[in-house]
Amino acid sequence: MALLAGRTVLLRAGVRLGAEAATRGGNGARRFASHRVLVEPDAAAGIATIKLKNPPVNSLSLEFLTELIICLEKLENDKTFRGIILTSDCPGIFSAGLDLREMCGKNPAHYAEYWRAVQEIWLKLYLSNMVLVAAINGASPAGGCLMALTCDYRVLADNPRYRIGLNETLLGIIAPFWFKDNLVNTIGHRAADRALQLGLLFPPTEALQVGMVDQVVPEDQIHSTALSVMSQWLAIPDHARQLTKSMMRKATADHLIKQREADIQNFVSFISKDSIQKSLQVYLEKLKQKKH
Ligand SMILES: CCCCCCCCCCCC/C=C/CC(=O)SCCNC(=O)CCNC(=O)[C@H](O)C(C)(C)COP(=O)(O)OP(=O)(O)OC[C@H]1O[C@@H](n2cnc3c(N)ncnc32)[C@H](O)[C@@H]1OP(=O)(O)O
Repeated sequence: MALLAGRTVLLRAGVRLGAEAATRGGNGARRFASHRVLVEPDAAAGIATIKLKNPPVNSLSLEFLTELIICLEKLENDKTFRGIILTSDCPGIFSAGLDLREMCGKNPAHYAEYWRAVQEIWLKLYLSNMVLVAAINGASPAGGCLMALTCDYRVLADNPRYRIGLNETLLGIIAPFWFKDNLVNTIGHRAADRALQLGLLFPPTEALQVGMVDQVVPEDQIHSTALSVMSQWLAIPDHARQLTKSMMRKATADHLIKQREADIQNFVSFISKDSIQKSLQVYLEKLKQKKH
């Protein structure tokens, strides 16, 4: 049933899907992988585990986003799968969020193309018909947090270094309204107001308290917990769960869909400002110097 999916992917023609491969797994399910998105299918259970693999920090570059969008489309259209577990293959990092290099020193056409891909991945994840469980096995700032927020359930590994939140203000940038909407829907208006203004990154105990994640478990139990949560969600008849999900999320998604082009223009003019470029460059430089 395709209640929510079926929108067109509007992306640059000719983006390479890297060394995409489709083979048959031991259980007969198609296993497909690209350079940076690993898919481990369990056809018998109807579950695919997506492992993000864009080292060192799973930053969401245009190419990585494009591979992820294509992967999600394939899974959405394959009736074998009813659920996705979203996790990382990079030790200690779920995702560092948007790739700052895509937002620095490029031209307006590039910024527009990049932002369209960011919107698209959010819409694909947020409106997926499948059950999405995030198994957050590492740090998850900004866009990394947003990906987790699109999921139906979030399990975070219990490690104080694995902080999660929308920290955009710390970079001198602003979380767009649809990031904010997704956060408000998850933790409520007052907590989101404070978290967004202060750019808070929550360690696991606080993330659980504020409702940013649903469960915190020891790191070695993250996958088994995600599987057990998934089986609970998959016990609900698909049509009832999907219609309910649509009812809960449609207004938030429509808010962006109705003003997608204006949102792209806002992003391009904001990110092109000299002052914003300067802030992002300083932030990137600080990240690089941290090691030395
Ligand atoms: C009314 C007006 C309306 C206007 C509306 C306009 C709205 C538009 C506003 C724009 C919104 C844009 C939204 C952006 C959301 C984002 O996602 S921005 C990205 C935010 N991400 C971060 O802040 C994370 C930064 N990274 C880290 O904190 C750490 O790297 C880590 C905790 C993830 C991992 O730490 P560690 O394991 O110690 O690795 P590092 O040594 O720090 O990093 C390794 C390597 O990766 C590079 N890197 C890290 N993060 C990124 C990134 N996000 N993008 C690109 N590159 C990254 C880092 O520089 C290191 O590189 P080198 O090895 O030194 O080359």
